[in-house]
Amino acid sequence: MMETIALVGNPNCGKTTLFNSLTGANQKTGNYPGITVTRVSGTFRTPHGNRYELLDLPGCYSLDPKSPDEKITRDVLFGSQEGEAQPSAVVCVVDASNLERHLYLALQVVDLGLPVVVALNKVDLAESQGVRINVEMLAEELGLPVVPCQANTGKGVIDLKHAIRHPFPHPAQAASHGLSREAMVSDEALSQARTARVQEICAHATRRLELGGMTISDKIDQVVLHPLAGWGIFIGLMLGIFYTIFSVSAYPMGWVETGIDAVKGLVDGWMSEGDVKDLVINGVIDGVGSVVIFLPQILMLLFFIGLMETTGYMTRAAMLMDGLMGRVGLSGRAFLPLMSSYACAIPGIMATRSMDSAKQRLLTILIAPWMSCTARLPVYSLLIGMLMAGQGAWMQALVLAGVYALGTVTALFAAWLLAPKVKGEEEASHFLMELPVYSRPDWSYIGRHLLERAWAFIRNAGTVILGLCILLWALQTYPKPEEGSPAAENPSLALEQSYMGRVGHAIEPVVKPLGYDWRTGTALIASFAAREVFNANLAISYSVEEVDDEEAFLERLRGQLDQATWPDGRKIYTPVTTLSLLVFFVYALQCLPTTVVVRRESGSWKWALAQLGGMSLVAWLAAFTVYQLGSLLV
Ligand SMILES: Nc1nc2c(ncn2[C@@H]2O[C@H](COP(=O)(O)OP(=O)(O)OP(=O)(O)O)[C@@H](O)[C@H]2O)c(=O)[nH]1
Ligand SMILES: [Mg+2]
Repeated sequence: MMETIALVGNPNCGKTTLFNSLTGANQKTGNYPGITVTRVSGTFRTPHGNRYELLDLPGCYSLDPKSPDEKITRDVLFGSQEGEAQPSAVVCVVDASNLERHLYLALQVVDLGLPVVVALNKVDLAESQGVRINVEMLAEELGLPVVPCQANTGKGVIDLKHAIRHPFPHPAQAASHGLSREAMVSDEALSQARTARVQEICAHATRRLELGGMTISDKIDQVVLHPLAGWGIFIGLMLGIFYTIFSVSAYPMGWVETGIDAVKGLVDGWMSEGDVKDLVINGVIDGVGSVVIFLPQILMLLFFIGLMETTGYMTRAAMLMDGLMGRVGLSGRAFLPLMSSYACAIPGIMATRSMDSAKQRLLTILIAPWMSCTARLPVYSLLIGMLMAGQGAWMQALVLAGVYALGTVTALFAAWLLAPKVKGEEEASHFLMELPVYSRPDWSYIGRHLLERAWAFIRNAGTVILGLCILLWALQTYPKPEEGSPAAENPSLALEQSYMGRVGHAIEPVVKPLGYDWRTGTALIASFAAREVFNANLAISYSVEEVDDEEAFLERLRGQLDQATWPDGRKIYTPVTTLSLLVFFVYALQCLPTTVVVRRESGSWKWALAQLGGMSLVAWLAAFTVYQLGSLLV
């Protein structure tokens, strides 16, 4: 069996970056604490020809765990994690610019009697802050091999591999003090002794040059964290991001559109008329195309989130938000998981593992899906494009910002309502988060991350969405009208008599008060499987109403929706209906995987189902209110 080596260190010291560079993996990193929340493993080979399994663990300040993710780290080191042998050796990653704080954990690991190699990371940062470390002296004082490195550029990684060498030396100072492991990590006297020892070591091995004045990070923070200017920058940034999503993304979307139209043209010429051609053009190309076309917008949003994460801006935004969050009973720690939920609720919910209060954790999990995720973006874009037809990108960006704000504000309000209902110890809501030093965006990481996400999106479109499109097309095409019946001549009538038509008519009473016809209703039901399917379903079921074929793909779809009418000739997609749909998508929890993850993270179906039911109900009521009030007013 392969021997295991564990990466251990304080949050944000660069463990995952080192892990990625040792194993060639592409695990999530970012310039803020609490990113890795579970164990991840990979393998690497040393120059001595040995192959090891490498474990990346959640960051922790000590082995006396406060939150679920820290507990994982302790259990792995103790060898008490189920199905996992105790690691043969530990690479303790310490941040050279913050040695005093980071060495404590290393000494704790040494006390466990495990062989330790110290990776002295972020030496570039220490250098620039005037911290000079005498590596030989540090190694001598610690009695451990110390390897200086810079994980984000790969410097020193080879040396580290050289240092991981058999037989692993047992640490010189390991001593059990006659205590159990649990007692040893939490023993007060030992803890003080360690702290004193760390100070002694740092006094011998480091020197701090007085650079004088404020660091660049401090100067930036004076503006970015300013009570007024800070908020201005935050809001400006968000608006800028939404604007870019509508304006710049138009170009790549145009290319995708041209591609879709070209494929359609080819297929049209190739295939002879019949069911198969209908399936390929109206089911597959229209359906999958109506989802894929929004890939550029999704990637742009993820790109901006990546920028904020890797530069360190995200923690500043969390600081700004802290006061606001405290007022509704949420801890500032909830901000980062909530922010992550804008990309996707699932990693957001996982990220709550770094929160130490169980009550706060549950509250955050319950409201996280109201942060609009990227799967909603295609639906928002389609609907906002119809609502704001002919208006500039700025207006569209404003409406999109409003849609995101609506979800966020409602989530905070819900937290305030729920806080007294969720049981658990009340924690003082002070926010102790280290502000990491600003750093340049990690372009290569962002690039790889985006590629990975794009590939996952395309894979999903080519499998799940494709399958659903074929199913939806079949439900809308069969049973076929009999030869000579009126429906045979009239595609709309044929659609009404299809299986889908029957289901649609059955549910129409539920969606009609919201302003939707049965076709929109079935699209809504189908989107509980995956939100993006909403677009696909509309594209498939409205494609029976041909409009001018010269227009580009997206315009055509919007045109078809715009021309759809009720039997009495009134338009279905009025601005009020469109708004009601937008609101429905902000609130509805249409994502089965989220429900499954909530069940796992909250430990009970009760909360997961209550969340699903509650959010669906709120979505219905809100859409109902918008439609009914809107119809009265307009
Ligand atoms: N300047 C500098 N930055 C680094 C270095 N190593 C890592 N970083 C940056 O430090 C930040 C944190 O890196 P991660 O690898 O996510 O840290 P982690 O220890 O895994 O953090 P958690 O998972 O939250 O415990 C990222 O923005 C990295 O790009 C380094 O040697 N020098
Ligand atoms: Mg990590």
